[in-house]
Amino acid sequence: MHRLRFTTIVAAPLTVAFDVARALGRPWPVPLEEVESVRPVRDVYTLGRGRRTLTHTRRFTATAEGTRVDEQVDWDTGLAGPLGALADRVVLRRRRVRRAMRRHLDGYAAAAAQQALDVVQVVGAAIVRGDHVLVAQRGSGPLAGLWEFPGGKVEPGEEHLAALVRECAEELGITVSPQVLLGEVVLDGVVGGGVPGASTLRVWSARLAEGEPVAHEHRDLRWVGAADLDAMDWIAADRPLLPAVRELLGRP
Ligand SMILES: Nc1nc2c([nH]c(=O)n2[C@H]2C[C@H](O)[C@@H](COP(=O)(O)OP(=O)(O)OP(=O)(O)O)O2)c(=O)[nH]1
Repeated sequence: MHRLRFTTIVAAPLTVAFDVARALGRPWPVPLEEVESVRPVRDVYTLGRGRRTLTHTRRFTATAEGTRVDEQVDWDTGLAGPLGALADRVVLRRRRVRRAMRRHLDGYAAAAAQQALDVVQVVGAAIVRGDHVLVAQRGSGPLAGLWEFPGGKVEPGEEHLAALVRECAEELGITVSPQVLLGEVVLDGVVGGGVPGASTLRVWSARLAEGEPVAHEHRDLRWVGAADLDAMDWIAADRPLLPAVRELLGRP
């Protein structure tokens, strides 16, 4: 069995990184069979013919820089024979596999970044003070009454963190200083007229740099401790982010 690993950082949300990867397929001359597909975090494809096998695994992870795509290619030529001949073949195939993947990944990263421009992206801030985090209750629209992280849609051409600082200033009248990415979740349905199921929410921890939050757009604001997070009536999409927020508050 031979193995190669590849890592690519894609300037796109998880959903786009995943969907474009699937649309482009893989750089192998034969179609592979799907073994597993968990949108937007993982998929596995394989080809098994006689003693020859090829398995291609992809993992998609949200990072501060974008989506990290970790790929692993395992293959077995199934060739027995003299050791020298086998070694030659392995070297040859290894080079060929690496070259094919590199070409494929360059095109993939560019295609995903391009596609991301057409997807509405949302950023949120988990603003921490001491052992409490600020949560906000939506005042209008279909999600009115539910709790969320302050934030909003990234404008075309805007940096994510700039959008976060702008939204907090508009919604709360404060200046925040973003810290680390806590996670990214898929938003169901249509966000801002965009493609259904394509938008994601990326939540960053943040410090309050200036001002005292005032609810300019929300119905209510609350500073909440780790023990009370679960009981809030959250927008459903936000719940997977709560463990990371609890950890941030120092009480996992
Ligand atoms: N800000 C925020 N939005 C969230 C969260 N969870 C979640 O599903 N959303 C959704 C609700 C909305 O469909 C979308 C954010 O849109 P928004 O209406 O707050 O954005 P915005 O401030 O840019 O609003 P607007 O200019 O379009 O009025 O993301 C969350 O925790 N924070």
